[in-house]
Amino acid sequence: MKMIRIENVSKSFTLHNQGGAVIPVMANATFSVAPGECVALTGNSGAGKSTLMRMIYGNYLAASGSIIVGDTDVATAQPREIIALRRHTLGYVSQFLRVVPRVATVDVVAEPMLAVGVPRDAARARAEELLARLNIPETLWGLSPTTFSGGEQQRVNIARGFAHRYPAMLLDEPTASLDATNRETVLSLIEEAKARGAAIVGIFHDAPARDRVADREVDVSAFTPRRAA
Ligand SMILES: Nc1ncnc2c1ncn2[C@@H]1O[C@H](COP(=O)(O)OP(=O)(O)OP(=O)(O)O)[C@@H](O)[C@H]1O
Repeated sequence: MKMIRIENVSKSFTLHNQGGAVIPVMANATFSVAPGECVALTGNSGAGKSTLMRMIYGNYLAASGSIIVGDTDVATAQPREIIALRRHTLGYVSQFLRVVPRVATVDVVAEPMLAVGVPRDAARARAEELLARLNIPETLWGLSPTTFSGGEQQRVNIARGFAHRYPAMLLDEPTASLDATNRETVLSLIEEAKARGAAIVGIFHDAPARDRVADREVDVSAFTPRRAA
């Protein structure tokens, strides 16, 4: 059983402000990820790692091919199916928090759990446990993260990303710019997610982190189309 299956995915960008030039960036991308497995996307800058992650999350539309996550084909799904997929099945941890003004940090972290029906007390307890593990001082839990430092916001974002136990996760440089202690915590969170059966696709410029958590590497430059001269 595969949790994530990418088959023959192609993508090109149309530059409407440059005469409608069409730039093919990916052709026939194919790989899959089993529950409990972590696949690291590698390849040079510009190879298409971020583009592939955005297509899996449904932010970019694939030109062709299929992107199966659980029982949804993201390549052809309706917007409401994508919303349901993101709520229940597919988590995404980027490097940056999209701060919602005036919402307390503990509620920012608890929100994905409340959205899937976790009782408020249990959601708060797990939110607090994650904030503590990521060394966010308790004095900050009741405040909005709007004014937090860059590193604090990043750690709140990671706590939020790991709060609901998603069966599939996308990680975009989850350890970038963390200190050694917090980096270690994030690597443990990834290992715990794998141990409970999460299928993970990640971009890790931190090579030792990648070697530790990734079971396999997929070199995205193998999917770079031959460009017409
Ligand atoms: N929105 C867009 N419009 C036009 N071209 C784009 C767009 N997004 C990405 N590209 C192009 O697609 C190619 C792949 O970019 P992408 O960001 O996926 O690479 P990457 O492997 O993630 O690189 P990096 O390691 O530098 O982050 C690049 O040539 C880039 O210019």
